[in-house]
Amino acid sequence: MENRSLAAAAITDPNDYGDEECPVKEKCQDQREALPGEPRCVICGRYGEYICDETDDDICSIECKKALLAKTAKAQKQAENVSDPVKLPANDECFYVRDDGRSGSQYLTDNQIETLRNKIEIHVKGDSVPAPILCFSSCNLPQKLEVNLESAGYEIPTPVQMQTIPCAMANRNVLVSADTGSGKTAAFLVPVVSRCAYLRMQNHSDQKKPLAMVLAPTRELCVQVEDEAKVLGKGLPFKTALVVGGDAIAGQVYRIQKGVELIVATPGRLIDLLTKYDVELDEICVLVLDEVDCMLQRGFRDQVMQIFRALSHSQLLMFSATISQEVEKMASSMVKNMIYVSTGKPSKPNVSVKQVVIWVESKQKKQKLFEIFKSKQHFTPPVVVFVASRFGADLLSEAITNATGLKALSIHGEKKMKERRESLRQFLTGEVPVVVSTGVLGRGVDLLKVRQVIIFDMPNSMQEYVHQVGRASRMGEKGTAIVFVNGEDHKLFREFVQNLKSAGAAVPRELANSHYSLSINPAGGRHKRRKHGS
Ligand SMILES: Nc1ncnc2c1ncn2[C@@H]1O[C@H](COP(=O)(O)OP(=O)(O)OP(=O)(O)O)[C@@H](O)[C@H]1O
Repeated sequence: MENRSLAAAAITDPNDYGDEECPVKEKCQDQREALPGEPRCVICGRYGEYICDETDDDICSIECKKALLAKTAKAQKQAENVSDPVKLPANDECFYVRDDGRSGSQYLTDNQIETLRNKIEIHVKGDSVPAPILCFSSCNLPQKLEVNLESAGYEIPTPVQMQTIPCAMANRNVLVSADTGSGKTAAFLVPVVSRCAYLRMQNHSDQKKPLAMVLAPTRELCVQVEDEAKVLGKGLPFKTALVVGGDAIAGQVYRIQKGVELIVATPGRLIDLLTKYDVELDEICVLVLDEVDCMLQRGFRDQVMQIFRALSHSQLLMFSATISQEVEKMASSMVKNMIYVSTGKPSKPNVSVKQVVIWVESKQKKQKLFEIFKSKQHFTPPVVVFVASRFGADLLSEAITNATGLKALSIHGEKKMKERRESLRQFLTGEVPVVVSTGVLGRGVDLLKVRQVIIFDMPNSMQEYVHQVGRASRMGEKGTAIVFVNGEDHKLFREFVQNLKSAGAAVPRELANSHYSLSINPAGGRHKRRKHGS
């Protein structure tokens, strides 16, 4: 049985991380509960401190390992008694069924492929773009991965997965723009898991240097990506390491050195780790930049480029819901022969989220928020409130509890990772109905049950706005974003009003009449006059 990490094995207080190693837990009752984002024992759900060598599953103790091995042996026996699975016939719903011999998308004509893309709103740019798939089973994935997809409830690929997976599997560099909540994570994890697993299956050497890397801007997002990677890679030669700030670095290095296929990291901590420890990255063959527009912005860009240059021979997959022309240019300058895939309405708020914009002066914002929370009609927990500052998040969460009696917590970058995980756990399990967050939860995080967000402070850009609004809907489910706006946000007015109008959302009178908004009017706009010098 392999220790998950030195640091994790050193727990003395069940809720604390220390530095020394302690013996393997015999009984599962000796193990502590898992914190959100931590591996869970596949038998009892407690903290999965160890990895079962035989099955690669997370396990908490020797007792649960025995139970797991007994269960696996039984399942194997049953499987041996079952005859070959029936092959699905090709039909309209799924005409790329594997094993059919002539069912692959390579048998569609260019016109048919074009029609298919138009139908599911997929747009592509680039040379020799592979055709979209309609079934996961058409891309020659490891059998176990197909089973894992099915167990996760991923019956058919979403549009972004349909087009991105075959491109990535063909070893192409890809830039992908697709709505929030449309399944971009699996669009890169499916090819990553598949490639890593096949490489390991072909090469039986003991050396297990990492093969793939995902970089993302926040710890929460990395935790989530790693969790999904584990679900998809279960039972395959596919291990992961999480490299984020706030957790003990020694444990992260130990895990990598034991041999992993995928590293999921925030750029800052990864560079910190690489400068202090000897980790070989020469076998990394896929680099994923999730939230690529954010990763190529000032603040992250230098670190990301440093890592990219070190891995410049690897395939590059880049994803976001908001990709500007500038990002597209930067991305295409980084790699040759890139494919650009976009689905849905790029860089626009998700159409499934109703945007309700309220003009409210800064001094009245709190009062307005409390009114919403006290109204049965308007308050639909769990709710995320987005604010501009860490201090503001702390103050507002306290004020909400004092004024409304609702439990509210804050999440932001200054809090310890342990505290952030615990707050998120309480929120996701429904113990706490309100979370006040800075941008930390704005991007990428899959807050499954959240159907309402309140944008208390407008973010600095419409891109961040699109991501924050997107937290209120997953996979096309209906949600609401209540947005407070006032004159202080005037820099965004032009773009904001355009966005609201194209979404059919009501524009408050003050916003519509502001001269900052009116400048979009080509007839009377100050921008237009100045530009043409009339
Ligand atoms: N093929 C699929 N079938 C069913 N559910 C899916 C499928 N692909 C993804 N999902 C689910 O859809 C939800 C949204 O996926 P994901 O978090 O990857 O979205 P995203 O596009 O990365 O969003 P964001 O831009 O907000 O990060 C997740 O809960 C995920 O489990």
